[in-house]
Amino acid sequence: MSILRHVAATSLARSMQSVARPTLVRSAIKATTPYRSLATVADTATPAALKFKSGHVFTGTSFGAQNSSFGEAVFTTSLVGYPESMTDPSYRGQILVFTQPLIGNYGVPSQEKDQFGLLKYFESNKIQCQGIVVNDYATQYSHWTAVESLGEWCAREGIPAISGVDTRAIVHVLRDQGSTLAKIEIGDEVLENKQVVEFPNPNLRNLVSEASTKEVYELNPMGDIKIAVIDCGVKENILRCLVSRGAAVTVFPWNYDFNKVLDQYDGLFISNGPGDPRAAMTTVQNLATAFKNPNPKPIFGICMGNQLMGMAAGLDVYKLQFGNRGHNQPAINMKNGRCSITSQNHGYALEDSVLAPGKTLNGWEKYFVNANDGSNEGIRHTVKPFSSVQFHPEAKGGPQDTEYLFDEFLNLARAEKTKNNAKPFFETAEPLTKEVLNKPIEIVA
Ligand SMILES: NC(=O)CC[C@H](N)C(=O)O
Repeated sequence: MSILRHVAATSLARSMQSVARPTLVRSAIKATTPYRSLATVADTATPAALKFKSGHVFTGTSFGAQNSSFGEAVFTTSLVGYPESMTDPSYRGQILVFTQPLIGNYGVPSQEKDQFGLLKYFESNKIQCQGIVVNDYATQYSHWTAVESLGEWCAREGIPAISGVDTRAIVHVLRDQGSTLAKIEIGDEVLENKQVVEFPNPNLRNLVSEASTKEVYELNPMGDIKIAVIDCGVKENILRCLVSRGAAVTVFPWNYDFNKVLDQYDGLFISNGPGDPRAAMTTVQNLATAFKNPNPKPIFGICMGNQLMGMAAGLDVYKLQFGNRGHNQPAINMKNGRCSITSQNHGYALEDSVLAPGKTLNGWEKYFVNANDGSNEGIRHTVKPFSSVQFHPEAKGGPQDTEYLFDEFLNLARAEKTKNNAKPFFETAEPLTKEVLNKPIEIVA
Protein backbone atom coordinates (compact mmCIF):
# COMPACT_ATOMS: atom_id res chain seq x y z
CA MET A 1 0.00 0.00 0.00
CA SER A 2 1.45 3.38 -0.96
CA ILE A 3 1.98 5.90 1.80
CA LEU A 4 -0.79 8.08 0.45
CA ARG A 5 -3.25 5.26 0.16
CA HIS A 6 -2.34 4.41 3.71
CA VAL A 7 -2.91 8.02 4.73
CA ALA A 8 -6.28 8.06 3.00
CA ALA A 9 -7.24 4.77 4.60
CA THR A 10 -6.12 6.00 8.01
CA SER A 11 -8.10 9.20 7.58
CA LEU A 12 -11.16 7.23 6.57
CA ALA A 13 -10.69 5.05 9.62
CA ARG A 14 -10.47 8.20 11.76
CA SER A 15 -13.59 9.63 10.23
CA MET A 16 -15.39 6.32 10.81
CA GLN A 17 -14.31 6.50 14.43
CA SER A 18 -15.67 9.98 14.76
CA VAL A 19 -18.94 8.77 13.25
CA ALA A 20 -19.08 6.13 15.96
CA ARG A 21 -18.21 8.44 18.86
CA PRO A 22 -20.18 11.66 18.62
CA THR A 23 -22.34 11.13 21.70
CA LEU A 24 -19.27 10.57 23.81
CA VAL A 25 -17.63 13.74 22.48
CA ARG A 26 -20.76 15.80 22.99
CA SER A 27 -21.31 14.72 26.56
CA ALA A 28 -17.67 15.37 27.37
CA ILE A 29 -18.06 18.92 26.09
CA LYS A 30 -21.34 19.46 27.94
CA ALA A 31 -19.84 18.35 31.19
CA THR A 32 -16.89 20.69 31.12
CA THR A 33 -17.50 23.61 28.81
CA PRO A 34 -17.43 27.14 30.21
CA TYR A 35 -17.80 28.51 26.68
CA ARG A 36 -20.42 30.82 25.26
CA SER A 37 -21.71 28.41 22.70
CA LEU A 38 -21.39 24.83 21.65
CA ALA A 39 -20.40 24.64 18.02
CA THR A 40 -21.99 22.08 15.78
CA VAL A 41 -21.10 18.63 17.00
CA ALA A 42 -22.85 16.48 14.47
CA ASP A 43 -24.75 13.50 15.75
CA THR A 44 -23.83 11.71 12.58
CA ALA A 45 -20.72 13.07 10.95
CA THR A 46 -21.07 13.65 7.22
CA PRO A 47 -18.21 12.22 5.19
CA ALA A 48 -16.13 14.59 3.09
CA ALA A 49 -13.27 14.07 0.65
CA LEU A 50 -10.57 16.21 -0.88
CA LYS A 51 -9.73 14.91 -4.35
CA PHE A 52 -6.70 16.08 -6.30
CA LYS A 53 -6.43 16.11 -10.08
CA SER A 54 -3.30 14.03 -9.56
CA GLY A 55 -5.51 11.24 -8.20
CA HIS A 56 -4.78 11.62 -4.48
CA VAL A 57 -7.83 11.36 -2.24
CA PHE A 58 -8.02 12.43 1.41
CA THR A 59 -11.14 11.59 3.36
CA GLY A 60 -12.47 13.18 6.51
CA THR A 61 -15.67 14.69 7.82
CA SER A 62 -17.64 17.76 6.82
CA PHE A 63 -18.13 20.74 9.14
CA GLY A 64 -19.27 23.40 6.65
CA ALA A 65 -21.68 23.68 3.74
CA GLN A 66 -23.14 20.48 2.35
CA ASN A 67 -22.11 21.20 -1.24
CA SER A 68 -19.07 20.30 -3.25
CA SER A 69 -16.64 22.80 -4.76
CA PHE A 70 -13.63 23.07 -7.03
CA GLY A 71 -10.48 25.15 -6.70
CA GLU A 72 -6.70 25.25 -6.69
CA ALA A 73 -5.47 23.57 -3.49
CA VAL A 74 -2.86 25.67 -1.68
CA PHE A 75 -1.55 25.62 1.87
CA THR A 76 -0.87 28.29 4.45
CA THR A 77 1.45 27.95 7.43
CA SER A 78 -0.20 30.76 9.40
CA LEU A 79 -1.07 29.88 12.98
CA VAL A 80 -3.90 32.36 13.39
CA GLY A 81 -6.07 34.61 11.23
CA TYR A 82 -8.45 32.18 9.52
CA PRO A 83 -11.27 34.81 9.30
CA GLU A 84 -8.85 37.25 7.64
CA SER A 85 -7.34 34.69 5.27
CA MET A 86 -10.68 33.24 4.25
CA THR A 87 -12.08 36.69 3.40
CA ASP A 88 -8.89 37.90 1.68
CA PRO A 89 -9.90 38.29 -2.00
CA SER A 90 -6.44 36.99 -2.99
CA TYR A 91 -7.65 33.50 -1.97
CA ARG A 92 -10.52 33.59 -4.45
CA GLY A 93 -10.67 30.35 -6.44
CA GLN A 94 -8.50 28.46 -3.96
CA ILE A 95 -9.09 25.59 -1.56
CA LEU A 96 -7.17 26.55 1.54
CA VAL A 97 -5.33 23.88 3.54
CA PHE A 98 -4.23 25.00 7.02
CA THR A 99 -1.05 23.42 8.37
CA GLN A 100 -1.89 24.72 11.86
CA PRO A 101 -3.57 21.58 13.20
CA LEU A 102 -6.31 23.15 15.34
CA ILE A 103 -8.59 25.59 13.56
CA GLY A 104 -11.85 27.20 14.69
CA ASN A 105 -11.09 27.60 18.42
CA TYR A 106 -11.80 31.33 18.51
CA GLY A 107 -14.92 31.22 16.34
CA VAL A 108 -15.85 33.90 13.82
CA PRO A 109 -16.34 37.61 14.58
CA SER A 110 -19.16 39.95 13.57
CA GLN A 111 -19.52 42.13 10.47
CA GLU A 112 -19.03 45.21 12.65
CA LYS A 113 -17.57 48.26 10.89
CA ASP A 114 -15.07 50.86 12.08
CA GLN A 115 -15.30 54.66 11.92
CA PHE A 116 -14.26 54.58 8.24
CA GLY A 117 -17.00 52.14 7.30
CA LEU A 118 -14.49 49.30 6.88
CA LEU A 119 -15.07 45.83 8.26
CA LYS A 120 -13.29 45.54 11.60
CA TYR A 121 -12.51 41.84 11.51
CA PHE A 122 -12.67 40.68 7.90
CA GLU A 123 -10.76 41.50 4.72
CA SER A 124 -13.91 41.55 2.56
CA ASN A 125 -17.62 40.96 3.09
CA LYS A 126 -17.66 37.25 2.26
CA ILE A 127 -15.61 34.07 2.31
CA GLN A 128 -13.49 34.22 -0.82
CA CYS A 129 -11.79 30.81 -0.81
CA GLN A 130 -13.63 27.86 -2.32
CA GLY A 131 -13.28 25.60 0.70
CA ILE A 132 -11.10 24.86 3.71
CA VAL A 133 -9.22 21.79 4.87
CA VAL A 134 -8.13 21.35 8.49
CA ASN A 135 -6.69 18.59 10.58
CA ASP A 136 -8.69 19.18 13.71
CA TYR A 137 -11.78 21.39 13.78
CA ALA A 138 -12.33 22.88 17.26
CA THR A 139 -15.92 22.04 18.08
CA GLN A 140 -15.92 24.64 20.85
CA TYR A 141 -14.98 28.26 20.37
CA SER A 142 -14.40 31.15 22.69
CA HIS A 143 -13.46 34.74 21.96
CA TRP A 144 -14.89 38.12 22.89
CA THR A 145 -15.47 39.00 19.23
CA ALA A 146 -17.00 35.64 18.23
CA VAL A 147 -20.63 35.50 17.13
CA GLU A 148 -20.69 32.08 15.49
CA SER A 149 -18.59 28.99 14.90
CA LEU A 150 -16.36 28.49 11.90
CA GLY A 151 -18.59 25.62 10.76
CA GLU A 152 -21.76 27.74 11.00
CA TRP A 153 -20.10 30.54 9.03
CA CYS A 154 -18.97 28.19 6.25
CA ALA A 155 -22.40 26.55 6.10
CA ARG A 156 -24.14 29.94 5.91
CA GLU A 157 -21.85 31.08 3.08
CA GLY A 158 -22.00 27.83 1.09
CA ILE A 159 -18.34 26.97 1.64
CA PRO A 160 -17.48 23.31 2.24
CA ALA A 161 -15.06 22.52 5.06
CA ILE A 162 -13.36 19.24 5.80
CA SER A 163 -11.60 18.08 8.97
CA GLY A 164 -10.00 14.90 10.21
CA VAL A 165 -7.50 14.71 7.38
CA ASP A 166 -3.74 14.48 7.69
CA THR A 167 -2.83 17.96 6.48
CA ARG A 168 0.88 17.14 6.74
CA ALA A 169 0.44 14.45 4.11
CA ILE A 170 -1.49 16.89 1.91
CA VAL A 171 1.26 19.49 2.21
CA HIS A 172 3.90 16.90 1.28
CA VAL A 173 1.99 16.24 -1.93
CA LEU A 174 1.48 19.95 -2.64
CA ARG A 175 5.13 20.68 -1.92
CA ASP A 176 6.32 17.91 -4.24
CA GLN A 177 3.95 18.32 -7.16
CA GLY A 178 3.01 21.99 -6.64
CA SER A 179 -0.34 23.63 -6.02
CA THR A 180 -2.91 21.44 -7.71
CA LEU A 181 -6.48 21.53 -8.92
CA ALA A 182 -8.85 19.89 -6.49
CA LYS A 183 -12.43 19.17 -5.51
CA ILE A 184 -14.09 18.88 -2.12
CA GLU A 185 -16.94 16.37 -2.07
CA ILE A 186 -19.49 16.05 0.71
CA GLY A 187 -21.93 13.33 1.81
CA ASP A 188 -23.40 10.95 -0.77
CA GLU A 189 -20.92 12.05 -3.40
CA VAL A 190 -18.12 10.72 -1.20
CA LEU A 191 -19.87 7.38 -0.80
CA GLU A 192 -20.52 7.16 -4.55
CA ASN A 193 -16.79 7.87 -5.04
CA LYS A 194 -17.03 8.65 -8.74
CA GLN A 195 -13.96 9.67 -10.64
CA VAL A 196 -13.84 13.43 -11.18
CA VAL A 197 -13.63 13.95 -14.92
CA GLU A 198 -12.91 17.63 -15.11
CA PHE A 199 -11.20 19.99 -12.68
CA PRO A 200 -11.93 23.61 -13.69
CA ASN A 201 -8.88 25.85 -13.38
CA PRO A 202 -9.83 29.12 -11.61
CA ASN A 203 -6.64 30.77 -12.86
CA LEU A 204 -8.06 30.71 -16.39
CA ARG A 205 -10.84 33.07 -15.26
CA ASN A 206 -10.25 36.77 -14.75
CA LEU A 207 -10.35 36.55 -10.95
CA VAL A 208 -9.11 40.14 -10.65
CA SER A 209 -12.18 41.38 -12.50
CA GLU A 210 -14.40 39.20 -10.26
CA ALA A 211 -12.84 40.55 -7.06
CA SER A 212 -12.51 44.22 -8.03
CA THR A 213 -15.06 46.90 -7.22
CA LYS A 214 -17.43 47.68 -10.08
CA GLU A 215 -17.87 51.28 -8.98
CA VAL A 216 -15.59 54.09 -7.90
CA TYR A 217 -16.01 54.95 -4.19
CA GLU A 218 -14.44 57.21 -1.60
CA LEU A 219 -13.26 56.75 1.96
CA ASN A 220 -12.31 59.44 4.46
CA PRO A 221 -12.97 62.26 1.94
CA MET A 222 -11.67 64.94 4.34
CA GLY A 223 -8.16 63.42 4.46
CA ASP A 224 -5.21 65.77 3.91
CA ILE A 225 -3.80 63.94 0.88
CA LYS A 226 -5.58 62.12 -1.91
CA ILE A 227 -4.63 58.56 -2.82
CA ALA A 228 -6.05 56.68 -5.82
CA VAL A 229 -6.32 52.95 -5.06
CA ILE A 230 -6.53 50.50 -7.95
CA ASP A 231 -8.61 47.64 -6.61
CA CYS A 232 -7.50 44.26 -7.96
CA GLY A 233 -9.16 42.61 -4.92
CA VAL A 234 -8.06 44.98 -2.16
CA LYS A 235 -8.02 43.91 1.50
CA GLU A 236 -9.93 46.06 3.99
CA ASN A 237 -6.84 46.55 6.11
CA ILE A 238 -4.87 48.06 3.23
CA LEU A 239 -7.59 50.70 2.93
CA ARG A 240 -7.57 51.12 6.72
CA CYS A 241 -3.77 51.56 6.74
CA LEU A 242 -4.19 54.41 4.26
CA VAL A 243 -7.19 56.20 5.78
CA SER A 244 -6.10 55.76 9.41
CA ARG A 245 -2.93 57.66 8.47
CA GLY A 246 -5.03 60.57 7.30
CA ALA A 247 -5.33 59.92 3.56
CA ALA A 248 -8.50 60.45 1.56
CA VAL A 249 -8.87 57.38 -0.62
CA THR A 250 -10.69 56.91 -3.91
CA VAL A 251 -11.02 53.27 -4.94
CA PHE A 252 -11.12 52.52 -8.69
CA PRO A 253 -11.88 49.30 -10.58
CA TRP A 254 -8.78 47.34 -11.68
CA ASN A 255 -9.07 48.38 -15.35
CA TYR A 256 -9.82 52.06 -14.77
CA ASP A 257 -7.45 54.27 -16.76
CA PHE A 258 -6.09 56.18 -13.79
CA ASN A 259 -3.77 58.24 -16.03
CA LYS A 260 -6.83 60.35 -16.88
CA VAL A 261 -7.20 61.45 -13.26
CA LEU A 262 -3.72 61.12 -11.77
CA ASP A 263 -3.13 64.87 -11.68
CA GLN A 264 -5.95 65.11 -9.12
CA TYR A 265 -4.13 62.74 -6.72
CA ASP A 266 -1.00 62.86 -4.57
CA GLY A 267 -0.25 59.17 -4.89
CA LEU A 268 -1.32 55.94 -6.58
CA PHE A 269 -1.66 52.57 -4.86
CA ILE A 270 -1.93 49.17 -6.63
CA SER A 271 -3.56 46.46 -4.52
CA ASN A 272 -3.27 42.74 -3.94
CA GLY A 273 -5.53 40.42 -5.91
CA PRO A 274 -6.39 36.82 -6.81
CA GLY A 275 -5.11 34.52 -9.52
CA ASP A 276 -2.66 35.00 -12.33
CA PRO A 277 -1.48 38.63 -12.49
CA ARG A 278 -1.32 38.31 -16.29
CA ALA A 279 -5.11 38.59 -16.22
CA ALA A 280 -4.66 42.26 -15.35
CA MET A 281 -2.61 43.39 -18.36
CA THR A 282 -4.82 46.49 -18.71
CA THR A 283 -3.48 47.68 -15.34
CA VAL A 284 0.07 46.83 -16.47
CA GLN A 285 -0.35 49.00 -19.57
CA ASN A 286 -1.80 51.84 -17.51
CA LEU A 287 1.16 51.58 -15.14
CA ALA A 288 3.66 51.62 -18.00
CA THR A 289 2.09 54.91 -19.10
CA ALA A 290 2.17 56.31 -15.54
CA PHE A 291 5.87 55.41 -15.22
CA LYS A 292 6.63 57.62 -18.25
CA ASN A 293 4.83 60.64 -16.78
CA PRO A 294 7.36 63.50 -16.67
CA ASN A 295 5.74 64.67 -13.42
CA PRO A 296 5.66 61.31 -11.59
CA LYS A 297 3.35 60.78 -8.64
CA PRO A 298 4.43 58.38 -5.86
CA ILE A 299 3.28 54.85 -6.66
CA PHE A 300 3.23 51.95 -4.19
CA GLY A 301 2.06 48.37 -4.80
CA ILE A 302 1.46 45.32 -2.63
CA CYS A 303 1.58 41.67 -3.69
CA MET A 304 -0.28 41.60 -7.02
CA GLY A 305 0.59 45.30 -7.11
CA ASN A 306 4.27 44.30 -7.03
CA GLN A 307 3.73 41.82 -9.86
CA LEU A 308 1.86 44.33 -12.02
CA MET A 309 4.40 47.11 -11.42
CA GLY A 310 7.20 44.65 -12.15
CA MET A 311 5.63 43.65 -15.45
CA ALA A 312 5.14 47.32 -16.36
CA ALA A 313 8.84 47.83 -15.54
CA GLY A 314 9.79 45.06 -18.00
CA LEU A 315 10.04 41.94 -15.79
CA ASP A 316 8.24 38.63 -16.28
CA VAL A 317 6.18 36.69 -13.74
CA TYR A 318 6.23 32.95 -13.16
CA LYS A 319 4.21 30.55 -11.07
CA LEU A 320 5.91 29.31 -7.92
CA GLN A 321 5.83 25.58 -7.23
CA PHE A 322 3.57 25.93 -4.18
CA GLY A 323 3.71 29.64 -3.32
CA ASN A 324 4.48 31.44 -0.08
CA ARG A 325 1.52 31.63 2.23
CA GLY A 326 1.97 32.25 5.93
CA HIS A 327 2.91 34.78 8.55
CA ASN A 328 6.57 33.99 9.06
CA GLN A 329 8.19 34.70 5.70
CA PRO A 330 11.55 36.50 6.00
CA ALA A 331 12.10 39.41 3.59
CA ILE A 332 15.52 41.10 3.43
CA ASN A 333 15.73 44.79 2.55
CA MET A 334 18.54 44.96 -0.03
CA LYS A 335 19.45 48.50 0.99
CA ASN A 336 20.23 47.95 4.65
CA GLY A 337 20.33 44.17 5.01
CA ARG A 338 17.60 44.17 7.61
CA CYS A 339 15.28 41.18 7.60
CA SER A 340 11.60 41.53 8.47
CA ILE A 341 9.19 38.73 9.20
CA THR A 342 6.24 39.23 6.90
CA SER A 343 2.76 38.04 6.08
CA GLN A 344 2.44 36.52 2.62
CA ASN A 345 -0.06 34.95 0.29
CA HIS A 346 1.06 34.52 -3.27
CA GLY A 347 1.50 31.83 -5.88
CA TYR A 348 3.29 33.91 -8.52
CA ALA A 349 6.53 35.90 -8.35
CA LEU A 350 8.55 38.35 -10.41
CA GLU A 351 11.46 36.85 -12.33
CA ASP A 352 14.11 39.31 -11.16
CA SER A 353 17.42 37.67 -12.10
CA VAL A 354 18.27 40.72 -14.25
CA LEU A 355 18.20 42.78 -11.04
CA ALA A 356 21.31 41.21 -9.53
CA PRO A 357 22.98 43.48 -6.92
CA GLY A 358 24.18 46.65 -8.65
CA LYS A 359 22.08 45.95 -11.75
CA THR A 360 18.98 47.83 -12.80
CA LEU A 361 16.35 47.46 -15.50
CA ASN A 362 14.82 50.64 -16.92
CA GLY A 363 15.80 52.39 -13.69
CA TRP A 364 14.39 49.66 -11.39
CA GLU A 365 16.32 47.72 -8.77
CA LYS A 366 15.63 44.87 -6.39
CA TYR A 367 14.15 46.11 -3.12
CA PHE A 368 13.50 43.01 -0.98
CA VAL A 369 14.41 39.35 -1.36
CA ASN A 370 12.94 36.29 0.37
CA ALA A 371 15.57 34.82 2.72
CA ASN A 372 14.12 31.31 2.39
CA ASP A 373 13.89 30.78 -1.34
CA GLY A 374 15.51 33.89 -2.88
CA SER A 375 12.30 34.87 -4.65
CA ASN A 376 11.53 38.51 -5.32
CA GLU A 377 9.94 40.45 -2.46
CA GLY A 378 9.90 43.90 -4.00
CA ILE A 379 11.29 46.38 -6.50
CA ARG A 380 11.84 50.12 -6.50
CA HIS A 381 12.85 52.80 -8.91
CA THR A 382 16.28 54.30 -8.33
CA VAL A 383 15.17 57.87 -9.07
CA LYS A 384 11.39 58.11 -9.20
CA PRO A 385 9.12 57.60 -6.15
CA PHE A 386 7.90 54.14 -7.24
CA SER A 387 8.18 50.99 -5.17
CA SER A 388 6.30 47.79 -4.45
CA VAL A 389 6.53 44.77 -2.17
CA GLN A 390 5.45 41.18 -2.62
CA PHE A 391 4.63 40.66 1.08
CA HIS A 392 1.73 42.22 2.97
CA PRO A 393 2.82 45.16 5.19
CA GLU A 394 -0.80 45.58 6.30
CA ALA A 395 -0.68 42.07 7.80
CA LYS A 396 -4.19 40.89 8.89
CA GLY A 397 -3.26 38.40 9.91
CA GLY A 398 0.41 38.39 10.61
CA PRO A 399 3.24 40.57 11.86
CA GLN A 400 3.00 44.34 11.47
CA ASP A 401 6.76 44.94 11.31
CA THR A 402 6.63 46.41 7.80
CA GLU A 403 3.61 48.68 8.27
CA TYR A 404 6.09 51.58 8.21
CA LEU A 405 6.01 51.25 4.41
CA PHE A 406 2.59 52.93 4.44
CA ASP A 407 4.10 55.86 6.37
CA GLU A 408 6.90 56.15 3.83
CA PHE A 409 4.51 56.07 0.90
CA LEU A 410 2.21 58.65 2.44
CA ASN A 411 5.17 60.86 3.40
CA LEU A 412 6.18 60.84 -0.24
CA ALA A 413 2.62 61.70 -1.25
CA ARG A 414 2.57 64.56 1.29
CA ALA A 415 5.91 65.77 -0.07
CA GLU A 416 4.46 65.54 -3.56
CA LYS A 417 1.49 67.60 -2.47
CA THR A 418 3.66 70.33 -1.01
CA LYS A 419 6.21 69.84 -3.79
CA ASN A 420 8.88 69.32 -1.17
CA ASN A 421 11.15 67.47 -3.55
CA ALA A 422 11.69 64.80 -0.91
CA LYS A 423 14.38 62.27 -1.60
CA PRO A 424 13.15 58.79 -2.46
CA PHE A 425 12.45 57.22 0.93
CA PHE A 426 15.03 54.45 0.58
CA GLU A 427 17.77 57.08 0.53
CA THR A 428 16.60 58.24 3.92
CA ALA A 429 16.33 54.71 5.39
CA GLU A 430 18.38 54.21 8.53
CA PRO A 431 21.54 52.24 7.71
CA LEU A 432 22.16 48.99 9.55
CA THR A 433 24.84 50.18 11.99
CA LYS A 434 26.05 48.60 15.23
CA GLU A 435 24.00 51.14 17.18
CA VAL A 436 20.87 50.16 15.31
CA LEU A 437 21.53 46.47 15.87
CA ASN A 438 22.23 46.98 19.58
CA LYS A 439 19.27 49.26 20.17
CA PRO A 440 17.03 47.63 22.81
CA ILE A 441 13.72 46.39 21.44
CA GLU A 442 10.78 48.39 22.71
CA ILE A 443 7.97 46.22 23.93
CA VAL A 444 4.60 47.87 23.54
CA ALA A 445 2.23 46.64 26.22
N1 LIG B 1 -1.99 38.39 -2.39
C1 LIG B 1 -1.86 38.66 -3.69
O1 LIG B 1 -2.02 39.77 -4.16
C2 LIG B 1 -1.59 37.49 -4.56
C3 LIG B 1 -1.17 37.83 -5.96
C4 LIG B 1 -1.32 36.70 -6.95
N2 LIG B 1 -2.70 36.32 -7.06
C5 LIG B 1 -0.48 35.53 -6.54
O2 LIG B 1 -1.00 34.53 -6.07
O3 LIG B 1 0.72 35.57 -6.67
